[in-house]
Amino acid sequence: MSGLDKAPVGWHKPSHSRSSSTASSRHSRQNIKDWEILEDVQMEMCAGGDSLQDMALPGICEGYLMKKRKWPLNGWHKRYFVLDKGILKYAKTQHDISKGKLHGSLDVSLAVMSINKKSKRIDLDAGDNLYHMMAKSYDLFYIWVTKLSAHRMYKKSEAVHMHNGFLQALSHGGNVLPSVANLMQRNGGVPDSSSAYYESSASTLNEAAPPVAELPTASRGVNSKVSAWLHQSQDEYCIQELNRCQTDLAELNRLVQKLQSLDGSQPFNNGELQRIISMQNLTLEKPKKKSNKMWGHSRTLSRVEALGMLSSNHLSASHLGASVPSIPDYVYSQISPPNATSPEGKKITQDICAVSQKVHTSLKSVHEALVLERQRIREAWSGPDLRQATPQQLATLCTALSELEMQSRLTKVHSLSLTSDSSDESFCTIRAEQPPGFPCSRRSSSRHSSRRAPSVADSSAEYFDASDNILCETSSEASDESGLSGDTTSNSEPEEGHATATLKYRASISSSPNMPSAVPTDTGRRTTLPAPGPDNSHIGLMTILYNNIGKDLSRVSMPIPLNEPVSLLQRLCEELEYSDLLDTASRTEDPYQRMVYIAAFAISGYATARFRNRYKPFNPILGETFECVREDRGFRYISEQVCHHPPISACHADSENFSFWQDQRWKNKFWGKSLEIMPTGMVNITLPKFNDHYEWNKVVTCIHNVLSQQRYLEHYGEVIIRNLKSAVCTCKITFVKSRYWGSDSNMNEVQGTVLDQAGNVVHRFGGLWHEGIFCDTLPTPQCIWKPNPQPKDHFTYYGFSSFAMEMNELTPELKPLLPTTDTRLRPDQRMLEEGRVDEADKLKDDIENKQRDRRKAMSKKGEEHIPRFFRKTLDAAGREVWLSNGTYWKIRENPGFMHTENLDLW
Ligand SMILES: CC(C)CCC[C@@H](C)[C@H]1CC[C@H]2[C@@H]3CC=C4C[C@@H](O)CC[C@]4(C)[C@H]3CC[C@]12C
Repeated sequence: MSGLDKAPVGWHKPSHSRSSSTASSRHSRQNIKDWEILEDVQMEMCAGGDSLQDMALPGICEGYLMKKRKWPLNGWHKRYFVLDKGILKYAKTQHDISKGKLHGSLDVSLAVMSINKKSKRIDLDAGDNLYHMMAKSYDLFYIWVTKLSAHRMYKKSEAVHMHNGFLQALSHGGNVLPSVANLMQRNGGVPDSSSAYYESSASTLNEAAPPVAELPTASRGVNSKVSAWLHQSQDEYCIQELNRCQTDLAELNRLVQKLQSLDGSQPFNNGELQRIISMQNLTLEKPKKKSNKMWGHSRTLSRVEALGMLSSNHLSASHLGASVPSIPDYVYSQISPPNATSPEGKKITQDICAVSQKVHTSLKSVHEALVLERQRIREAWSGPDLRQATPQQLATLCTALSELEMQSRLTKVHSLSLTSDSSDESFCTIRAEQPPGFPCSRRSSSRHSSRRAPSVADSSAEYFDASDNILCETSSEASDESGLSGDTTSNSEPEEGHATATLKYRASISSSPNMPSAVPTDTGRRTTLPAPGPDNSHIGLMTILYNNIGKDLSRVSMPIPLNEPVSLLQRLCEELEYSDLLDTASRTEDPYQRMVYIAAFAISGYATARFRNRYKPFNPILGETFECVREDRGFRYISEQVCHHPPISACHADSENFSFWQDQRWKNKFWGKSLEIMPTGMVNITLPKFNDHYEWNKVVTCIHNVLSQQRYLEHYGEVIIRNLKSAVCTCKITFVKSRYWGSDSNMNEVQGTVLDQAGNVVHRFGGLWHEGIFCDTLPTPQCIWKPNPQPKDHFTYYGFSSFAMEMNELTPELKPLLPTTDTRLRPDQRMLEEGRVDEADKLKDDIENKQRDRRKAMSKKGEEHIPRFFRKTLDAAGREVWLSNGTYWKIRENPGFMHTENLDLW
């Protein structure tokens, strides 16, 4: 029997998504609520079993779908998709597919799949790849979802088989690679991405430690412990119980059908339908006149035919929208409304109740077993056994195991993130300060809770708590409703021919000499950090994310080895690394050329992100400040953490040639594997010499594969630079979303144009945000910016640039001049910098608690924190902005911060 007809797709909807909402936030919540995560119910059931053989390969599915455009940012275009053996590939037309002119492909089993029935949308997030698709009709939507689910299940069960072989090999102490290779062979030997996934796990294992067979005795001891552990664990029991549950569900299905047939309704059920859809090869387009037998499909289902096959009951929007959490549609649609009046019907109804009871009991005991298992893991984690194992082995083991768990867990995290509220209002829900009795008041020591696994008893409360502000994307979701407007997550795809232009720019940049830096290189500042960054590859981010779902990642308190010894206030200052571009701009008479330099500056701020994906900056404490005086660069900079909920960092820099300011807050969107950070504030530059005031937005930064060590950063979207004082020219910069299927040569591509008032292109420039920008329309075509070379040991030192290394330096001359709130005086960050990781960890706890206590005390007194050096006001466009109040440097000079009252933050 095929796995699919046992239990079809689970249309999962977490129950808390139905929590009541306030009028102001209902709109956004409504939209988010329309999204559901597709869980592969069947997958979990066959996880330990041997059902791969039972699982027939689902049929091919092909046809047109709308795909969100990568370029321009808005709208959709029609693309031809083919789903075969778990791989979804697409091209412009059917013809292109047949000629192998692919636009992209993705392994559907590695993606988190979310659907929106209302707008007929299907999103697949595979970490590297993010597809937003939309079907043209409900029937096509239904068919695609069914097909995708079937292929995912098939592919995943294939992967589970390999995983079991892998674990077996591990527990038998043998070298895993041959067994994985065998398994791959068994699966047809096609080196597809799922085997690549295992290969990568295996090679991580090999890189990190010698092959298990060659390990010294102590290590073999650890392996036998692993083996014993696996034997002791409850998974056998769970599998049995789940199998039983499955049988009961089949019985339930049978009874329901019987009940239905009593009523003489429903010609055939959803399960059957899904099985049919899954197994057939389907071409969802009307066959062309000269129908080609390219795919050798056994059957073609025209749209009309498909419609006829799916009764209106299956397809009506209301039905699609009415599924209930964790009850498969087909059961739900048939149970409801209960309609058994005859004695026989009553008997069946009673049986249904009894079987349901059994299912419930089974699930309950599985749940209990899992609680026990978690307890065991937790104890073991802090127990002596694991402490004796070498960190390397632990890291290896953790990577291997956690990667395998990732898929199912991600689905859950994703489901929560998609269904949570994102209104600003709830963003302001303060957890730690909640009155006692509120579910989240338990978090008073959230630092600890962030490091422990959530217990079942409190997990729902945690989720509830966290769900309040998981997705801060009200605006983009709201615009999404039409299903047609673009949101910030759209891919940015270049126009035809642009890739070639970038290749040319790239060649020109690499042949240009390194920029003769306008800044003297011997700054007299430190050139390295006191201690290397700690290894944090063994820290499981999953648990942390679980406990902090919904919080802005940049603000989540994490174990100190995940931090880099700079704060966000300092990170914003890093955007001034290439301030010489502003100096050049202020010397450039021609307004169009001037704009090119401003644009290069806007791009240059992103370069540092290239090497900075292993650690996160410190979250500034409310009231924390940071100053940076750079005589060599001719500017001085101040910043302050001005707001805690939402967290806002404001900064301002002045020089003879320019002023720079911005206040930044971020919204997050978690797609399951990648996390998008959407900054909302504007960046401002004034050039007094020309009375220019430039203003621009920031693009989206995406942390791909955020939970794994393959994490990398990408920026994409469009930046528009306007001069608020003159309409002579504007500038448009596109950070192109990369096309993963080609070579990675277009990774980090940037293109820009300077336009005159009439919209004509005056200048054109491009390149890569991590390699440089070339402008070929200047009187002498030239490379206008290149990032400074990284210090050679930068990998050891958090990936810092030289400028970043200088950021937290504290000299004896500077110390007495700083307010006590300056980041340089923050002791935990300093300790981390010095490599005193454990002490830093403890101190960070204390400092965060102190901040919480201070906030509590203030709110008790009804007081509000008032920033010291910035004031809130509205800009010309009516946006709330934070501007310097001009007091910092005055106080510093006279009477000096030493003689003023400063906040006591740590
Ligand atoms: C879990 C941890 C270890 C993963 C690492 C997270 C890192 C990569 C995240 C956390 C906070 C993020 C930063 C938050 C805000 C901004 C400002 C924006 O204008 C550019 C990107 C930038 C600078 C982000 C870069 C990526 C970042 C540093």
